[in-house]
Amino acid sequence: MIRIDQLTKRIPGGPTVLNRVSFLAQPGEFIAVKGSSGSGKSMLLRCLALQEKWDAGEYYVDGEDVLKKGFAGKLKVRREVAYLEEKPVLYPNKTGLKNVIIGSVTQTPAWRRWTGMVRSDDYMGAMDTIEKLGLLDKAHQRVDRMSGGERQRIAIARALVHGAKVIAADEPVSGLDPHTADQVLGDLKRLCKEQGVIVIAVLHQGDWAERYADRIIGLNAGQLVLDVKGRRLTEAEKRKL
Ligand SMILES: Nc1ncnc2c1ncn2[C@@H]1O[C@H](COP(=O)(O)OP(=O)(O)OP(=O)(O)O)[C@@H](O)[C@H]1O
Repeated sequence: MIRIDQLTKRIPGGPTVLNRVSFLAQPGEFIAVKGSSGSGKSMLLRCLALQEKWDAGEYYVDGEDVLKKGFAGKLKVRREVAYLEEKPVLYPNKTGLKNVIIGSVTQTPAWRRWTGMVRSDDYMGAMDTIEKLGLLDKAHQRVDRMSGGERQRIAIARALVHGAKVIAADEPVSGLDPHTADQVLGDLKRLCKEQGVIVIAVLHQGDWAERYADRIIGLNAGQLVLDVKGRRLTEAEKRKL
């Protein structure tokens, strides 16, 4: 479970972009984040993944006080709370499988990224997850020859293989055609239920949030103005965003 209490983020010399945001997320929950441009959606995800410093607030992952941890403890949280960018940063000239095994800068020690050394259990674990995401036939293809949806799913597999308990996905389906977007969100939802992973995804456009999320939270000018079950939002709720 994760608990965010009164998260506040200020831009030095600038505005407060997140103002006392609080919510809980349970294992296996799919939470969509909505809010207009500039409302703080990406900043919220980046704060959860410790990509940004918190100015105030408390943050607990499985009961552990994250902000009181030292460097190594925070690095572990950055593996457990994987931040997926809109266009995932992958090694373009390596295969999907290599990307999943090697991981990102925060996921794998530098020597393993440089040597590319693969243990047989790493190989089996990666292939298993790639298969669950329906990409077995693409495992040995270079990622720069993959579609946007395939790259998204490789990034999801990579996060899971490296122990993600929370996937914080920033606009994971923006720019994808509706069929591919359905595949990516369907995979995320299934993994969330099967593996108890928490998914927090920015899904402002269209009706993706209403269709896939267990819960929808909404931001307006950095404040949490909505926290409801995943369902069609009323006109009054939409006006708050
Ligand atoms: N590094 C930064 N320096 C200054 N302002 C920033 C910085 N990062 C974010 N902001 C400001 O914080 C606010 C929230 O930004 P954020 O990227 O979280 O918005 P968003 O809701 O994700 O928007 P969009 O839907 O357009 O991506 C914006 O007003 C943005 O200009």
